[in-house]
Amino acid sequence: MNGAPMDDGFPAERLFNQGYSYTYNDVIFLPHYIDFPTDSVQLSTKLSRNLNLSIPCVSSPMDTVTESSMAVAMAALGGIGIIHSNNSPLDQAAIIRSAKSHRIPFVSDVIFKSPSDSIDSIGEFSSSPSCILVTESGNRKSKLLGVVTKSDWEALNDKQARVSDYMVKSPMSAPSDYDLEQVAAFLAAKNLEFVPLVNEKDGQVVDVVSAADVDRIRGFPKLGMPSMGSDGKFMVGAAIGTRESDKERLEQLVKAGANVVVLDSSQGNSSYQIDMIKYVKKTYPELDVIGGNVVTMNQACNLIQAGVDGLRVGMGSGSICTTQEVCAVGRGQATAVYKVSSIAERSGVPVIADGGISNSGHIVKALVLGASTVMMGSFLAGSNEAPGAYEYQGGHRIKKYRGMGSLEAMMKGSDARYLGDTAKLKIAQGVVGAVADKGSVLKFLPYNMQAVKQGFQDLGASSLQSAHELLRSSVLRLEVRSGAAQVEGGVHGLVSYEKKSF
Ligand SMILES: NC(=O)C1=CN([C@@H]2O[C@H](COP(=O)(O)OP(=O)(O)OC[C@H]3O[C@@H](n4cnc5c(N)ncnc54)[C@H](O)[C@@H]3O)[C@@H](O)[C@H]2O)C=CC1
Ligand SMILES: O=c1[nH]c(=O)c2[nH+]cn([C@@H]3O[C@H](COP(=O)(O)O)[C@@H](O)[C@H]3O)c2[nH]1
Ligand SMILES: [K+]
Repeated sequence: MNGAPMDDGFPAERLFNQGYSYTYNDVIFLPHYIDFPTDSVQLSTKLSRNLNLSIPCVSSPMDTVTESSMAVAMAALGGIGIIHSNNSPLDQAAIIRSAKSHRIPFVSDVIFKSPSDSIDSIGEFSSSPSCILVTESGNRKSKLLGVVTKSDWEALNDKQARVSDYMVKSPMSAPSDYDLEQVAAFLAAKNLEFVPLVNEKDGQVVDVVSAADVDRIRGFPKLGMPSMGSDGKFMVGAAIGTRESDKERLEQLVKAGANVVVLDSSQGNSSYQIDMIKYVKKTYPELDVIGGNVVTMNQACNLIQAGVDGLRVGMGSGSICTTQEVCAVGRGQATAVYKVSSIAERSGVPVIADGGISNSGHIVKALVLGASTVMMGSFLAGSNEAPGAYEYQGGHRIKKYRGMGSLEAMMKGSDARYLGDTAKLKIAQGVVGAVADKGSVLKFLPYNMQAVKQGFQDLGASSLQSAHELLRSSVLRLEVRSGAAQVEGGVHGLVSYEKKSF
């Protein structure tokens, strides 16, 4: 049909200026025109002014989400992990160093002994691969002398014997900068079941990789290029606060090689944060600094003027957040992402849509509404790579997931924030909970990215840039879903069903 386009649906500008705070579930995009295949959709993006990612995924700086394993997996997939700061600066720096010492998306629980130690019980062995490494000092920071496998120990008559009496001496090791294929080739050539990876510069053991690990990782779907920093190592981010003591913390993190720093506040539009942004940019001009959290254009403007390289958007939208209930402040996440992105875009500042992501559709919505990346807590918690051990609750295999503003998390590390000075009474703005076992992020994130590509294809957007252009030019149309429309959009009317996404 010729003539003017028919006025169907709402342009974003009209929809988000009606005085309602919309969440991702409230809104729905109208499909557009497809003239390219799903696989040609490009999800490469910017985390901040100077850092590029090949997938738009960031893991939250939370102590039940991002430590070394998660940061390694996220970088290997082309995203990035932000290490939480609910620990001492030295511990946080050690996590960054550990993540950066890896080249393959795998971090095992390596167990060390010194030659004079004995092994008291079978429980002392790590689960995979079942071995204990023997080094001069009994930790990873000294020369590798030997290895004891679980079966060697089981066959032992005198269980009290010193490990030096029965360990396999001078085990073969591979350089820690080997990538997955090099480790695989090494294991195959030497006919080994596992190999310790040793840093050739300082002799430290970085990891132990087994042939089974290699097979498992090879079986995961492949994504784009891993996120590598200018140091040639995995890109890793770190959270800090806005207190005077955070300046010392930052120094440790920079020394450990952090590629980007996130100022981690629920309400980022403060004199404390503005001073910290200026301090970071002045002291470490090469380091990108992400400010937040913000949900309004005014908040965003202040931080942009102070010099942020990225903005983190979301207040109270997180799955464990109670900020909106406790403080009556925040914004529906779809509205917040749209509003902040529309102002940040003018200054070339990428936006991270933080919190409230519980399916691939939410990722599509966040990105199309203007964000450059999504930050996820609960979506990634419960994975193999999240910190903590699996437990059983009501017959379900779960991992703990808690808000950083929960009483429990505050008691652990962020006390200075709440107890150290002015605030004498602790008020929780988050809860402690659990999420179901999700398996490895190396497996489920690639599937979710494929789903996101399909969403982009339906919208006729072949990249994030193209989606943002379609939105701003009002070509892309949206509507608000009524309660009934939301029910209709979900699974309904069935006696029972099984939801398997991939
Ligand atoms: N995205 C969200 O909706 C929310 C996130 N959170 C998470 O919980 C954790 C704690 O967040 P916040 O409570 O906002 O931490 P915060 O450290 O930014 O603020 C805690 C308190 O310390 C004050 N403060 C900060 N810097 C100061 C300075 N230099 N001098 C004096 N006072 C200062 C703040 O004004 C606030 O009252 C973070 O990990 C955050 O991401 C918490 C609530 C909501
Ligand atoms: O109100 C809050 N109280 C808390 O205790 C808390 N801890 C984390 N966060 C924020 O929630 C985001 C993760 O949200 P999701 O689980 O929905 O991905 C995170 O990325 C944070 O922005 C909190 N918000
Ligand atoms: K919430």
